[in-house]
Amino acid sequence: MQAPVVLENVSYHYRTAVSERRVLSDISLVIRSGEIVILTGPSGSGKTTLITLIGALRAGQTGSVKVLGEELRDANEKAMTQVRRQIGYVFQQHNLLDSLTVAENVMMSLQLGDQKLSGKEQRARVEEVLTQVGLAEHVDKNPRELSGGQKQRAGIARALVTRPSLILADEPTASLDKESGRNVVDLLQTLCREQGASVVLVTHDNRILDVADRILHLEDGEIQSVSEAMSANTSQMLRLLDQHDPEASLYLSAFSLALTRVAMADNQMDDAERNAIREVLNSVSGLGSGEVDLVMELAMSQVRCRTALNGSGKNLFSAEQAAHFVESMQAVAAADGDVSDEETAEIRLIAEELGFPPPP
Ligand SMILES: Nc1ncnc2c1ncn2[C@@H]1O[C@H](COP(=O)(O)OP(=O)(O)OP(=O)(O)O)[C@@H](O)[C@H]1O
Repeated sequence: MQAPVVLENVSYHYRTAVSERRVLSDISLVIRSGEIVILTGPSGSGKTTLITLIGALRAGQTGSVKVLGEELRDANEKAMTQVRRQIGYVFQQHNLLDSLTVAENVMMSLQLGDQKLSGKEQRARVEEVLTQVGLAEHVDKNPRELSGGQKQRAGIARALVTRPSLILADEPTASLDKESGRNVVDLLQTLCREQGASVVLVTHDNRILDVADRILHLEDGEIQSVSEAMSANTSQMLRLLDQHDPEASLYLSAFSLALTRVAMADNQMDDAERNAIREVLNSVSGLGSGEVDLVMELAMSQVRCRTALNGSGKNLFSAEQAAHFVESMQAVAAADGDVSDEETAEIRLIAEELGFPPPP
């Protein structure tokens, strides 16, 4: 089965009379059937531009944008409209019409779609989807009478009533409190799983990232995986900390290593211990939760390595690996053009700890 979204080498520029700005750079991306993809990234990184390209709401310029089997690069308006009819859109501003009831708003979306349903079938479908989103009691109300969360759920009902195979959601939780935001994305996830629809969701809201099968991070118009983005952010932050406050940086590294060593002394770290470390590191460093997690992972891998070396470290490596290990240490020491006595001594010490033959 063909993936619903296939982008190849897509770039996009905004041109004004006086300037030109590249907003997307050579993006290639496949979104599989039934996959929930979250798109994150700083303000201005190109998320809305990308989602509107996928949504056939703007024409492509460079590269191929294939959505639901249709190439959109040079597509005419008729073809674009045909693709739009098969997509469910959920926006931050739910865009419900106040002159219609909730049910009529949802019905309108069904009537604009290309489905051949009788009036009775349409009413049944509208009722079913409004029940699914928990608005059965509010069908005849005016959108003005609904809370923010209820309006957003009505927006989801309107997007899902046509049973689209692709749903695009731009900041669907932006105007909601924590609990309503959570309910809205959980609902979106459940309904999409039931219908096997793919979802692309743009958000700044870190609290909802867990609904994603895959998270893509857009930075300066380029896509990075989340781990790339997180580790780049963390390294940058730790480097800054190192430059401005070397003592604090040392304190943080030593702190995370010490806490992790204690928690892993019995060879297991449970969630309670992990959370306790997270809280302490958060309070001493002021780093965000993603960065703290990465610092913890680094400390854990160091502790695992130490434990392996102290216990059964010797004979962990083959003769070939041992030789490569030593050569690599020597190459690193020589990289600055000078191998100091301290470096040679350290290489000998490490080789001894690992049970390698003494280096030449
Ligand atoms: N019509 C336009 N003309 C010129 N520049 C534009 C236009 N629309 C957007 N831009 C610029 O393109 C860049 C990317 O905008 P876009 O809205 O795609 O970013 P975004 O990641 O969705 O941002 P946000 O998170 O703030 O919504 C921004 O610098 C923006 O100022």
